[in-house]
Amino acid sequence: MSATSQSPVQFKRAILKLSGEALREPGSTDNISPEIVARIAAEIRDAVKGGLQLGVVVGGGNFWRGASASARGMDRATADYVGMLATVMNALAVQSALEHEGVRCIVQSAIEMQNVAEPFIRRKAERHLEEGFVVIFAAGTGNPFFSTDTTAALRASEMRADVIFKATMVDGVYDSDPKKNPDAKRYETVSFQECLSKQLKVMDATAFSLCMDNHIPIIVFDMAPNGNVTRALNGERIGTVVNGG
Ligand SMILES: Nc1ncnc2c1ncn2[C@@H]1O[C@H](COP(=O)(O)OP(=O)(O)O)[C@@H](O)[C@H]1O
Ligand SMILES: O=c1ccn([C@@H]2O[C@H](COP(=O)(O)OP(=O)(O)O)[C@@H](O)[C@H]2O)c(=O)[nH]1
Repeated sequence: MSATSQSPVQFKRAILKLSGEALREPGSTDNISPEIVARIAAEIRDAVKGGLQLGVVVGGGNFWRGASASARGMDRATADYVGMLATVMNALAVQSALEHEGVRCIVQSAIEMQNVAEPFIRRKAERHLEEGFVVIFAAGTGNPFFSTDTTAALRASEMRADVIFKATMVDGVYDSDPKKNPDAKRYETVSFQECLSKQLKVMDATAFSLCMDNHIPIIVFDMAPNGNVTRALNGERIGTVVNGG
């Protein structure tokens, strides 16, 4: 069954990409809102009840973005390592909230940090998924010059996930940036090719290309409304589907 049909789609294995920025309460000086993280954890709990195997990739934009620091004079690779470490903080917050909800989960970090997380080992991660653990992928790809969107595409490819859910602060993909153009139109579905050729910025080109090559659809949706994370993961048609068609 296609991810574009109107009836819910039952996915077996998925990657959820959580925006770092969306873990912050708008206007707050706290980088992480424990309340927002708790709400998302409860929504993930509801979504995995039916047996969905789930990997979570967390962003770090609520703390730091390497490209912005680099534009202000910092060495780009170092700035990116700071960004990757930021994602580890978010991952631990998500782990704690999931455990509070009774969800069995494990953090695997692409930068070794034995005291707080398992190292990322692909075969182990896949085993955890099969055993019903939610695996939280921290520290991005472990390499500078990449993003956590690309991490989601990479982990989805490695884990042979059916789909990537990009939970973000916009309710789908538009034909231009909706923050800059109030007349921007939202797509129900859009092809990878169109995203790349029109340079639609909701995900970076590396992430799009990897998903296109590995035939993994991406569903972009707004994580702010209550229940949206559960709805999306349970296959309700919300947001925009990016696929090969
Ligand atoms: N064509 C587009 N469609 C949707 N959003 C877009 C588009 N172009 C730029 N954006 C911007 O992309 C942002 C989401 O992408 P990003 O910053 O990568 O989010 P995240 O923090 O979830 O990784 C939105 O806030 C939106 O303003
Ligand atoms: O594989 C990766 C993933 C992330 N980052 C760094 O970590 C920051 C935070 O990730 P991202 O911007 O993707 O977070 P999000 O926008 O999803 O919150 C990025 O800006 C990069 O500096 C990186 O260098 N390599």
